[in-house]
Amino acid sequence: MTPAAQLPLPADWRDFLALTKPRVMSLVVFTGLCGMLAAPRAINPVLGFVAILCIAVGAGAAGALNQWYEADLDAKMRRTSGRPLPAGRMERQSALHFGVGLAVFSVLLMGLAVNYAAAAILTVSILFYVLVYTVWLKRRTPQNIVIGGAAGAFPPLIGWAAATGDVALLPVLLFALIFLWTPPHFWALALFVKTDYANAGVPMLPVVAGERTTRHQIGLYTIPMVACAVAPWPLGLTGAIYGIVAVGASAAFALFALQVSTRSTRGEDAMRPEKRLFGYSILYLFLLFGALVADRWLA
Ligand code: HEM
Ligand SMILES: CC(C)=CCC/C(C)=C/CC/C(C)=C/COP(=O)(O)OP(=O)(O)O
Repeated sequence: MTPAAQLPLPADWRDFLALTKPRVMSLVVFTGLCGMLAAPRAINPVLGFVAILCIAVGAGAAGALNQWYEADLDAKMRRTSGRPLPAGRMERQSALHFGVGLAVFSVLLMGLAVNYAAAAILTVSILFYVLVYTVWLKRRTPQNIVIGGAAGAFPPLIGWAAATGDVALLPVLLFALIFLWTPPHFWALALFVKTDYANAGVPMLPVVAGERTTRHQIGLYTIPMVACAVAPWPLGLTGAIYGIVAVGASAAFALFALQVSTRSTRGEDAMRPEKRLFGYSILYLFLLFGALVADRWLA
């Protein structure tokens, strides 16, 4: 071993933060917080803060373990090659210890300070993202994100369970909404970073089944997703504030998804429909979950 190889890699706090995928985590935390605030029983604010911290730390742990496991893949894709592991700024061992440490900390704290139901669902989401999505499905099947995407749909259930110790129809519908939202969210992005996935040998739908099928599937998933988004209103689980925002925001989503699914040619312009749909997919969840809380607290 050369002396240079023995030097510790220069990872700093920014690299550890990057391991937690903070931007994705922001929406995970927001949906968890809104699930908690939409629950019929108000949680003690300190416990509520602890629960949200646990969701954030648990999601960060999952992100770190995902990057620990797939540093080889990340190195092959332009979008991910600058991450701390593929860029050679951090030892793999450090990422593993960091991820396991955060996961254990978040689940134990949730169980001891909040309740066992929330801790159990948090455990399932971390395991789902790391084992089911990252280790098992991602490199094997284009259905990887459909099944594995369930991991990211759990936070509203966790937030609700933190407040009530239980689950109910509304958070289950919110789970179904994010579950059905994930394919249009991700496949819209996959359409414009397709070559990255092809180069890395990841069997994402546009790589394996082609653009036409992917566009068609985006349209298909949008229909039940919109139904789940709007359903809480006619079912009497929310009021008109949520209902009106859900109808309006879902109509826009359906329009963008229609533009993606009917597009037959490819272009390089910045506003390709899939780029618009991907960007809007993130705003859409922020709008819906924000409206849910406004409806509960202002109506
Ligand atoms: C298996 C399911 C999912 C897959 C494969 C997926 C994939 C991706 C990818 C590849 C990006 C690109 C940007 C990046 O590298 O940060 C992204 C962005 C993003 N995703 Fe997802 N996603 C999934 C589910 C979710 C869920 C459940 C949420 C939250 C509820 C979410 C929230 C976001 C957000 C907020 C961004 C934008 C981040 C930024 O500004 O860069 N995603 N997603
Ligand atoms: C509460 C809790 C534990 C939630 C964790 C689940 C979570 C963060 C889900 C989001 C899913 C996600 C970021 C997928 C990214 O796909 P990828 O890993 O294939 O993306 P990449 O190509 O950018 O690495």
